[in-house]
Amino acid sequence: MPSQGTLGVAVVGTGKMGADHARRLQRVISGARVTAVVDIDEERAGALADSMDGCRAYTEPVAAMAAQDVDAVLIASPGPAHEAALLEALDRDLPVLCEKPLTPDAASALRVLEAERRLGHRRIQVGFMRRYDAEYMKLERLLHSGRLGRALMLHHRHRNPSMPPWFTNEMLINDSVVHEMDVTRWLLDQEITAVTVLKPAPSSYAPEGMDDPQFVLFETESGALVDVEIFGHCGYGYQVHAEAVCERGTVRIGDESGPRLSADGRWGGAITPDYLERFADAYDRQVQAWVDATRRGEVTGPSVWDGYAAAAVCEAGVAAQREGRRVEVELIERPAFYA
Ligand SMILES: NC(=O)C1=CN([C@@H]2O[C@H](COP(=O)(O)OP(=O)(O)OC[C@H]3O[C@@H](n4cnc5c(N)ncnc54)[C@H](O)[C@@H]3O)[C@@H](O)[C@H]2O)C=CC1
Ligand SMILES: O=C1[C@@H](O)[C@H](O)[C@@H](O)[C@H](O)[C@H]1O
Repeated sequence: MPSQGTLGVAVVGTGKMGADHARRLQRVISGARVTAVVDIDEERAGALADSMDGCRAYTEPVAAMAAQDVDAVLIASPGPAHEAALLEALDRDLPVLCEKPLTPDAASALRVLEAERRLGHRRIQVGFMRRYDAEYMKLERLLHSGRLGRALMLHHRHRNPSMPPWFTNEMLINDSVVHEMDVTRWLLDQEITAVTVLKPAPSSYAPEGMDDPQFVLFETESGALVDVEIFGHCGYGYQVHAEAVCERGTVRIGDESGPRLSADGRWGGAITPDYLERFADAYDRQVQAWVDATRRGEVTGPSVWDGYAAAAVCEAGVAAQREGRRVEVELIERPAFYA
């Protein structure tokens, strides 16, 4: 039940995304306020709490979730820490917005799925924010309108200027391509059945041990083919493009949409430096939709099933990347609970 008419939110993880979501909850969207922040780094949590009135810092998610003024939880700790926080929130029947990935592998995602089913109602939304991006939303509506006929292929490009030093080869799949796994399932309204990963000769800017860029191929239930270029160190900016090739037309999103300057015999525009800028509106829309639904007592948006299905595709993707072969995706039958 929201306290003082607004939703009291505990933000778990106060790094790059957690701090940005806390700012958004406090200053950008309506109907919520941050009443708790949690981080194993006490100093970091304390500094963020000090910047917001009525917010307390904790080092344990359990302690924050037990607080009287916490009605809901936003999880933005690293993927391997999600399962414990999710299970704790489900035990307390608290609504959750959990940053992607739901969990880092299919077995742990299944444990969360089973716990939510045992609870008997949905409580968790997964932070696949591209579903809230204006361009992706238009693409989804167009594909589902049937106007262009059946989608035959999707081409995705996902370029980051650079990755943090601790980023691994597997994370290019689990942390980055996981977004394309989710939007592919959502845009085509079907599951991904197999994954193949091809690797060109790496960029000389790729860190030691990382094959960068990579070319990832998905097969889907209807026989559509989907390719993803994932480039972690393109050096020049953050770009996310998608193009759908359909029976009666093609549609492409993600071309830079900011002001296009024509001057001095040239034309052009800026490229966003990072996902925080490129997807700023999508994060705002996602968090506002979560707060609104939660205050109505509903759960909308990407579900634990979506998080589990993406985790299963990631697992196949990482095996395909490691073993250099096509790997089929193993999924349990979709429970009616997530129909
Ligand atoms: N939707 C999107 O576009 C993006 C999503 N993410 C996701 O957001 C999450 C966080 O990523 P970043 O903010 O980039 O990481 P980060 O490393 O900047 O921050 C993570 C924070 O969590 C804290 N932490 C670690 N274990 C914890 C635990 N057990 N309990 C509480 N706090 C803990 C760390 O001390 C750190 O302050 C990840 O799941 C990541 O995949 C990250 C970037 C973009
Ligand atoms: O989720 C994200 C990061 O974790 C990931 O590292 C980036 O590649 C993605 O573009 C971003 O949206």
